Amino acid sequence: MKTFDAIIIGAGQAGPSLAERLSQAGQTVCVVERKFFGGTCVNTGCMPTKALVASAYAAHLARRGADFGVVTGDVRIDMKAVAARAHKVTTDARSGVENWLRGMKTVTVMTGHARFQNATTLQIGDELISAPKIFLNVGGRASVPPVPGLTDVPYLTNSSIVTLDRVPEHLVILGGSYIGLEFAQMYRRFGAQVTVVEKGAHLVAREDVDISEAIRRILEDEGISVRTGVDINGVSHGGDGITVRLSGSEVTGSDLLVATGRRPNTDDLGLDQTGVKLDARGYIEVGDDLQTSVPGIWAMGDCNGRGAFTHTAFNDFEIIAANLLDGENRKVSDRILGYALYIDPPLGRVGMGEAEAEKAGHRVLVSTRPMTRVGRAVEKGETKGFMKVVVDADSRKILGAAILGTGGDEAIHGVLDMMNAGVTFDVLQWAVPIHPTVSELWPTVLKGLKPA
Ligand SMILES: Cc1cc2nc3c(=O)[nH]c(=O)nc-3n(C[C@H](O)[C@H](O)[C@H](O)COP(=O)(O)OP(=O)(O)OC[C@H]3O[C@@H](n4cnc5c(N)ncnc54)[C@H](O)[C@@H]3O)c2cc1C
Ligand SMILES: NC(=O)c1ccc[n+]([C@@H]2O[C@H](COP(=O)([O-])OP(=O)(O)OC[C@H]3O[C@@H](n4cnc5c(N)ncnc54)[C@H](O)[C@@H]3O)[C@@H](O)[C@H]2O)c1
Repeated sequence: MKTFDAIIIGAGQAGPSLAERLSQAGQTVCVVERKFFGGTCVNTGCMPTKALVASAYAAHLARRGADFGVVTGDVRIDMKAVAARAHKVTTDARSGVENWLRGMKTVTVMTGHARFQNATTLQIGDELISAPKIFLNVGGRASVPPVPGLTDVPYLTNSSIVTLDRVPEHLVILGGSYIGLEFAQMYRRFGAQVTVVEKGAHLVAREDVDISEAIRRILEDEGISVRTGVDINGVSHGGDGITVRLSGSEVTGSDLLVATGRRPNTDDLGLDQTGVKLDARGYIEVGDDLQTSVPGIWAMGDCNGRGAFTHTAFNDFEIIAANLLDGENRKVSDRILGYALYIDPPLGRVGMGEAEAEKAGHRVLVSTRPMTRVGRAVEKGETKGFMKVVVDADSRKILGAAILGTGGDEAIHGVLDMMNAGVTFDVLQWAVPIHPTVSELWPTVLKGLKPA
């Protein structure tokens, strides 16, 4: 048995950075990865999808050439080249993570599936390794809903669709949230017919209804068919393709993408040998310092259910490193959540939505502004969407904001930083932002605050 000061299971978005910090502190570390270095984000998530989104945007802009006085010919998609570009973005990053890890002094890299034997010992193939500190960064995978017939048809998930080098004739997508909508718009722009089937009443259900309805209009304007509030009764495969049976109707496509959420990779870790507690959905229960129910075992990233983004996984690493190595007392509950949905225009979000703020009991002030009244958007010819801010009338603190609009993924950070600074909205109202930008409208939007 080999022993180390620390073992990290999974080379996702938190593990490698933690390995580097522990190594710099002189500790011996073993990092175990069973598949691709870099995990979901690098291999089947953010990086390939955002590379594909970039190709789809280029196609869209090329088709709109005349709007800008640019003469283009027939726009065609070379899907093999599109896929090769995304693949290179992924493989460059993947090998970057692996080389980085292998170059760390005092870090041993093992490949294979790790499984607990007890709370301090893991088995990888025929080898046993042990450490007093174990960090789990095992991530998650696509969850497949129990729809009758689904497992008998050839469906795609995020893992298989990112390597597709052909354009489906008609892509039917189960699930109208992040994954479903990013692929829906991208494949529509690559030339596929696309139908999104969402069982909930609204797309991206966690957003305010005005945002979700605006997203729906943006997608429908591009020719994407959106079906919400439908029961999915079954799936079958025949000569015409794959048929999804809905309440009262059906839709048949050439390909089916399942984008109905994720599940944590905690079912095959041997956690029952450790006493580490899981919640009802299989996520590892952690305290505010990310330690599990067993002292000496921590869980970071998607597997702990406290975040589902690359930046939340990375922040988990930062919290653990700060507390263990820098004498700090950082907490997950102090995190203000921001995120973006990478359709075009993107949705940049931070904090609470209006409905969530009201539900939480705040006396809410709200202001919105359409992108048609944002100079930067008009100049760029990208005027879909709107900006929205939600403020607490009593404390004058910003509770949350959204920009569904061009540059929204970047411009939201002005508000995100204000919220982290803990200041009232007056500070942002008196800032002097750069012209012409989307961000420059925040002081104006704040002047329009009214009771919700
Ligand atoms: C299609 C898609 C698009 C996304 N886009 C974005 C985006 O734009 N922005 C964003 O912030 N987030 C995005 N996400 C979410 C983001 O990818 C995840 O939140 C992030 O990757 C989580 O990182 P992690 O470190 O928790 O786990 P992961 O990155 O999943 O890494 C876990 C690693 O652990 C390994 N592993 C698991 N079990 C074992 C075991 N027993 N032994 C050894 N190794 C093991 C796995 O092989 C994997 O490499 C996207 C996700 C998907 C699916
Ligand atoms: N831009 C980003 O940051 C980004 C992009 C992609 C994915 N992600 C991450 O990946 C995670 C998973 O994304 P996701 O979109 O798969 O999941 P999600 O949990 O956000 O949404 C799943 C959707 O599928 C619907 N659904 C569930 N069962 C269904 C069924 N049988 N038929 C039809 N619809 C059904 C749900 O109502 C829900 O709207 C997210 O939590 C997110 O954190 C992030």
